[in-house]
Amino acid sequence: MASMTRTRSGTIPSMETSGHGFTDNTIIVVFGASGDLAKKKTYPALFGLYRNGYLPKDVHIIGYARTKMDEEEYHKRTTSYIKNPNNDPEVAAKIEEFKKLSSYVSGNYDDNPSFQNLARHMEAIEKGYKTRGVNRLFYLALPPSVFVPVAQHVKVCCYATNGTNRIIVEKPFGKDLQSCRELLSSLKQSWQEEETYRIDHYLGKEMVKNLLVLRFANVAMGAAWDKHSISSVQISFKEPFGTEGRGGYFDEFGIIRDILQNHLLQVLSILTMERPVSFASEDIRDEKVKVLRSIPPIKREDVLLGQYVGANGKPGYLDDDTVPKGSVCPTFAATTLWINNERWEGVPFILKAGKALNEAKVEIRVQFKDVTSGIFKDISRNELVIRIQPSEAVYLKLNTKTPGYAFRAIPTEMDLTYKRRFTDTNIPEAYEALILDAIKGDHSNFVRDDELDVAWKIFTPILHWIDGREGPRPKPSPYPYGSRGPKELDSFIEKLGYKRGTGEDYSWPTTNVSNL
Ligand SMILES: NC(=O)C1=CN([C@@H]2O[C@H](COP(=O)(O)OP(=O)(O)OC[C@H]3O[C@@H](n4cnc5c(N)ncnc54)[C@H](OP(=O)(O)O)[C@@H]3O)[C@@H](O)[C@H]2O)C=CC1
Ligand SMILES: O=C1O[C@H](COP(=O)(O)O)[C@@H](O)[C@H](O)[C@H]1O
Repeated sequence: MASMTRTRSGTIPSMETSGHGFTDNTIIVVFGASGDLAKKKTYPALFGLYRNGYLPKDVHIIGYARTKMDEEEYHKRTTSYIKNPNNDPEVAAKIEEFKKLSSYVSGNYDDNPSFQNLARHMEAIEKGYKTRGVNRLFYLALPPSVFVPVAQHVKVCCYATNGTNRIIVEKPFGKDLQSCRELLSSLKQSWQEEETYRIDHYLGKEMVKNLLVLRFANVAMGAAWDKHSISSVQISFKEPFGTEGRGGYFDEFGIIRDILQNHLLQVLSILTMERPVSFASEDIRDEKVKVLRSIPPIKREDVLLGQYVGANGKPGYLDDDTVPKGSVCPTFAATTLWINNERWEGVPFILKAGKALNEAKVEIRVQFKDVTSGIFKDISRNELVIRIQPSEAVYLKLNTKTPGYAFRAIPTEMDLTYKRRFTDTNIPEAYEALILDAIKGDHSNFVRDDELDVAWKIFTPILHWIDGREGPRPKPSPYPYGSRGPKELDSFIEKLGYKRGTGEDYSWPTTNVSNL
């Protein structure tokens, strides 16, 4: 049953759960505890949940990896990214408490004795439980090459027969349609769909979750949400740093598999799906799959690829020691997708992502059509911008009469910057929100198997072309580290009808009218 959350302005039925919430007797095992993701995201998220009282009572966290390290080293690593900028003694004390509920086991990813050792460690902890029934949550913060052996060994050696088991699997789920299907079917041999949580952490981001409310709780928004009003949509991901040390992983996958095929496509599906029957996870995911099925595979002419080169004292992609010599792996990609349904026919959806760009920003930019010509000349288009990060915001660029004697229009904006509007809110990190969902048994913000299938169908043909399976590999266009991307980017977007604002007139957040 969906429960209701009372808010001052309305009620939102919370997502339906497909299993019971873990409230006590819980062990969380983090596989790959020595790694980058564990250090930067998983443990800080677990700490955030612990600090705010969201972890089950008497929870225990076990880190597992091959690296041999003592508990001191383990605690040092796993708390190194937990923020306490002002050395707040209360936070420091919480960090010490957090360390006490966590232990480390070293072992391999492919042999029974290692997993049996882990099972014994769990059983020793569970002996202290006062009530019957245990909950085990296994988090695979691992490279995809070991997903299957780990999932299988966990099932054979560590699966609780007297309780509930859940497994969280990280992206990327395969490299193309075929390998994804193989991966899914191997995992399904040991884990039921209901027990499996495929994480795409963009689904845990506040502004991505907000899309459901922005779109479906606002009549004004719904009325303009189609090909009649919207000219184009851009979903952009910009990171100001390169692969730095992650080149080995990155070169095997490239920017399309790293960001576009999963994170940005998930955003696109929520932005364009029809209204779900309810907020129940299957209703939402049914609608996402439906819209994705209306997107044909991307054509080569709808792709722009780039690779960063050294500039401003920063190394190029090929200067990274972990990158194979002469690699043509794209670190930037822009692709245009088309949705062949009644609502969206003819509207270009541009997904673009790049490493080593000029800023850190993820945003959705919905550009509306020109107003009917006649009374206005050279007037800016309306644009709705949903900034996912940093500094969550929604702003709508709209034309206003210049205040004062003059009668002319200038572009301004209605601005909902979260920091200013919600002064006392703590927005959880994406991983906090998603781990909490898995603890509660809520699948809504996790990826269903059929979503993956359609997502890979859209991208597989261009990925095979980029991988060189169909002839010579396309050469990405070079762009300097710290720039906006390849020089062809502006024309790529403009040819799809995107109009930059009237430029000089527009200044955000304030405009000095006397300068106009
Ligand atoms: N890093 C990030 O910011 C993000 C990562 N992800 C996803 O999370 C997963 C893990 O990423 P990340 O932590 O960066 O990866 P790492 O390369 O840091 O790998 C994690 C751990 O796995 C073990 N490992 C590494 N390579 C191998 C291998 N070839 N065979 C067996 N074990 C290996 C290592 O532990 P040991 O040797 O001690 O066993 C390592 O510490 C990936 O699927 C990635 O796509 C998703 C979002 C963000
Ligand atoms: O999945 C990934 O995401 C991160 C970016 O995550 P964000 O939450 O900081 O936006 C990216 O750096 C990494 O390459 C990719 O694997």
